[in-house]
Amino acid sequence: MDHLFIINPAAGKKDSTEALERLLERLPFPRKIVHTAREGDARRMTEAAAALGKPIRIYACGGDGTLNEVVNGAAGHDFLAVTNVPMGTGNDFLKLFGPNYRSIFSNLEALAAGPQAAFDLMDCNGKLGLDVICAGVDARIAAGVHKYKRLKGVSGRWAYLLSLAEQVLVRGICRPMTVSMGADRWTQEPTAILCICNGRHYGGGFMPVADAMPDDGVLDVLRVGKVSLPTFARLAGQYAKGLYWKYPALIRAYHGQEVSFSAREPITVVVDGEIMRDTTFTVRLSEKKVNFFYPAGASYAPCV
Ligand SMILES: Nc1ncnc2c1ncn2[C@@H]1O[C@H](COP(=O)(O)OP(=O)(O)OP(=O)(O)O)[C@@H](O)[C@H]1O
Repeated sequence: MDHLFIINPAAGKKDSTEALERLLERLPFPRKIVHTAREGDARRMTEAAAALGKPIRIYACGGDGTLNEVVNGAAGHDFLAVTNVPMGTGNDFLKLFGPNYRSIFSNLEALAAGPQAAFDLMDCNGKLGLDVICAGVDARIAAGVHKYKRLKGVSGRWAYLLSLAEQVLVRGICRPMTVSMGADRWTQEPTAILCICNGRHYGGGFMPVADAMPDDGVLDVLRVGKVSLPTFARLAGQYAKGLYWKYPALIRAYHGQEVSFSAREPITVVVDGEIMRDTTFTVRLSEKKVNFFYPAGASYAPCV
């Protein structure tokens, strides 16, 4: 079995490449190490590995963005398996494996020898997502964080607070959107949140569907319609804890394989932390899967 480590030196609050390379030097098996230089490299490197047509374990060393690129390159190739060495800011996908995910997935020997499972993927207008796709005010806040972080002297926390204030207080929570999911259809109705889960965590601390499973062939979708600012504020904490089922009048849930949505103005959609913009989207369970490996003993079963 070959092992390929794809390191994104730009991931995380500070570059932890050196610390990782010290760990890699101590590994008792041969491995190939490559570094990304720009966006898209991790996907291209994975596609090049796939073209060899032989079994390889690929380690996306970075955050959710790096993992997403590797997943897009490896999807549908049975002979490949991928994992995530947590070097990112959020590493939201790995939170599926419980609160100790950082130490668990930093044990590279255990990771290399671990089991693998075929995980579902979401196809969003051709881009694949492994974790969570969102298209409401949550997506606009996430996109705003990227914008504010580029400003000199603005920390990650301040970027989040500025973006939250801009989207919730200044621009308003809802946008008119046509949404179809299962038997439900809303036509150009105010929509606050639309969230599609294969994994469980996104946005740093949100876990909308606490028992979402990445290998059950089901996408767990939540839609929040028109809400006032006080209701939104009251609901946010409950939504973050996966308690959507307590609020059936406000939050509609759908567990299925496809959701489509559109609007007259471009919609900001965030796929595993990466931003897309378009007026029409279809998100469906992809025919492709990806093998994901993890250390023996680690579990992605829900804690609820
Ligand atoms: N050498 C590089 N320089 C700049 N950007 C890069 C480089 N290599 C990859 N990237 C881009 O860096 C971005 C951020 O990576 P990633 O999402 O893995 O880290 P993060 O944002 O710190 O973590 P998380 O998404 O988990 O919060 C990705 O969109 C990726 O395409």
